[in-house]
Amino acid sequence: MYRVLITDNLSPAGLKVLEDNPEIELDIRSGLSPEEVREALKSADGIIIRSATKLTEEVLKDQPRLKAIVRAGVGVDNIDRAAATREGIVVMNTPAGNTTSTAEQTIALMMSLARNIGPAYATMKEGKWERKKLTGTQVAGKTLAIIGLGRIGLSVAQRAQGLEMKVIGYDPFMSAERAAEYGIELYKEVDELVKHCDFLTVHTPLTDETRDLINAERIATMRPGVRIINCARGGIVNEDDLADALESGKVAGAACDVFTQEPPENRRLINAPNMLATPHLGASTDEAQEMVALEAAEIISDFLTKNEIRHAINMIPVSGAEMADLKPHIELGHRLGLFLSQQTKGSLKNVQIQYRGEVAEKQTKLITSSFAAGLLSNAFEADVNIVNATVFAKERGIDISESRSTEAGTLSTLISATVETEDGKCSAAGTIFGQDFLRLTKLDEFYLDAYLDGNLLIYRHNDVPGLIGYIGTVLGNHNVNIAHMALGRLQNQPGGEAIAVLNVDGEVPEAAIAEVSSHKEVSCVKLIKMPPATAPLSWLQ
Ligand SMILES: NC(=O)C1=CN([C@@H]2O[C@H](COP(=O)(O)OP(=O)(O)OC[C@H]3O[C@@H](n4cnc5c(N)ncnc54)[C@H](O)[C@@H]3O)[C@@H](O)[C@H]2O)C=CC1
Ligand SMILES: O=C(O)CCC(=O)C(=O)O
Repeated sequence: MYRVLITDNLSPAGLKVLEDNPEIELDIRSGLSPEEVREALKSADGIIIRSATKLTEEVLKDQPRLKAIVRAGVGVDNIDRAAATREGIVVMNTPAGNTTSTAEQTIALMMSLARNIGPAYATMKEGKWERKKLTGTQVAGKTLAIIGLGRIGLSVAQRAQGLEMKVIGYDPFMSAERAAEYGIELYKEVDELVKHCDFLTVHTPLTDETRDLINAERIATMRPGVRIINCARGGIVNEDDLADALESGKVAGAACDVFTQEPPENRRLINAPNMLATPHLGASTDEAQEMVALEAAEIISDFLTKNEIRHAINMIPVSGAEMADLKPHIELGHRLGLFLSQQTKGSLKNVQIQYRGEVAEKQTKLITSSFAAGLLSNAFEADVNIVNATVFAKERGIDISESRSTEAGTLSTLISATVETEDGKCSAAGTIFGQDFLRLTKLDEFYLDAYLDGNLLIYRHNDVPGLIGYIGTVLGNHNVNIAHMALGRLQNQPGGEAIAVLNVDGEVPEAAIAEVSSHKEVSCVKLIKMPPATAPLSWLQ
C-alpha cells in the first residue's frame, strides 16, 4: 500500500481518484507547520501540494520513504528542487490545467485597472458617486507587453488580441517567427520592450534571472501612466520599486495576484495608490482546480503503481508503456553498476557507457542514471538512486559519458561500461535474453555468459586441466552448491589466461575462498554480491 500525503486544498475530484485506488492510502492534513510536514512525510511515499506548503531543504532532508512530490499547479518555487533531487525525490507538476484561468485572471485585472473597478467598487460601498475621478482608459488600440510567452503568456496574448490590443513580447526561448504566428511582435531585449507599452504583464517562473526583472531602473524608462500586472510570482516585479512608482504617479495602476510573502505582512505595496491586489487567485476557479487535482492524482498514482514519470521537473519524463519496456534495461544498468562497484578499487575518475543495438534507441539517460546508482550505492551514506546518482557523481568530479550505436553486434542489445579509477580500468558488458534474463557477457577482455544475480565467485586462472574439478571439490567440501558456471578465455584460445564466473547458491565461507586462492594456477579471487534474480525492480534504487 502506498501512502500519499496531501497538505493543501485539493478539489474533491482529485481526492476521489486517489480514494478509489485500492493501492493508495490517503493522509489529508492542512495547516501543518514545516516541522509537522517533515514528520508527516516520514510515513509518505508521495505528497501532493499547491502553493501554501513549502518543501524546503530542511523538510525534505532524510526522508527515505518519500519518492515523489506532485505540485497541483505550475510554479514549483515552493519546492527546493536541488534538495529534492539530492534526496532522490522526483518532482512533477500539472502544467496546463490552470492556464486558461490564470490568463483570464490577468485579463480581469488588466480590465479592472483600465476601468478603475477596484476603487469604483470601494467608493460605492462608502456611499460615494465619483464618476469624474474614476474615468478610465480604453484597452482597444493600446499596446500590451508580455514578458514570458509560455502557456499563460500566449493565452493572455490571444485574449488581448480579441480586445483589439497590439501585443508585443519578450521571451529568450521563443523565436520571432513563432511569435509572429501568434501575432506578437517579439523584442530581443527586455529593456527595449518595456519602453513601448501601455500595459505590461509578466508570465515567467521566478528564477535568479527573473527576480526583480521589473525594477526602478526599468520602470523609469517606461511610458508615463503605464499599468503593470503580475499574476506570475511575487518578486518578478520589485515590490518596493513598484510602490514608489505608484506613489510618484509614474505607474498609473498596478495589479498583483502574487507576493514575495503570502499572505504579505509588509502592506506598503498593497496600500499604495491605484494598487489592486488579489490573494493568489489566478488558478482559483472550479474548473482549474478540478483539472489540476485530477491530473495531480493521476500523476502520483501512475508514478507509484506504474513507475510512470509525467511532467517531471528534475527527471526525464517516461510514460507507463515506455517504463515497462525500459525496466529490464534499467535493471541491467543498475546491476552492471553494482557489479563494477565491487570489481574496482580506488577513487572513481570517469565512466564510459556504450549502448549498442536496440537499447541505443531507448531513453539511455535513465539507464545511465541507474548504472550510476548501482556504481555509487556502496559509496555514500545517503541513499543513491536513479534521480540523484548523476548529481552525486558530478559533485565528486566523476565524469560519466555515454555513446550510442543502433548497429547491433552479435547480440541484439548490449550495454558496456568502463570504469576508470586511480588504480586502473575495469569493464563489463551485459545483455538481456528474452524478456528479462540479465546476463554478464564480458568482463574486461573475456567473453562470458554468466547470470547477473545472487553470489558470483570470480577467479582468474591459467587455463589448465583439472582446475574445475579442484574448485568444485573445494566448494563441495564447504557445502556450497554451484548453480551455473561461465568460463572465458583470452581470444578463446586454450592454455592461456582465463576467467571463471560461478553463480553459487548461498554464502561462500572465507575458508573456501582462501582454498580456491591457494591453487598455484589461480589469482584474483572475488566474491561479488548481486540482488537475487527475483528481486522486484525498485527503479528508484
Ligand atoms: N497566479 C497564479 O495562480 C498562477 C501563477 N502561475 C505562474 O505563472 C508562471 C508561468 O506559467 P506558464 O505560462 O504555465 O509557464 P510556462 O513554462 O509555460 O511559461 C513560462 C515562460 O517563461 C519564459 N521565460 C523563462 N525565463 C524568462 C526570462 N528570463 N525572461 C522572459 N521569459 C522567460 C519561458 O521561456 C516560458 O516560455 C508560472 O511559473 C507560475 O509561477 C501559474 C499558474 C497560476
Ligand atoms: O495552487 C494554486 O492555487 C496556485 C497556482 C499557482 O500559482 C501555480 O500553479 O503556479
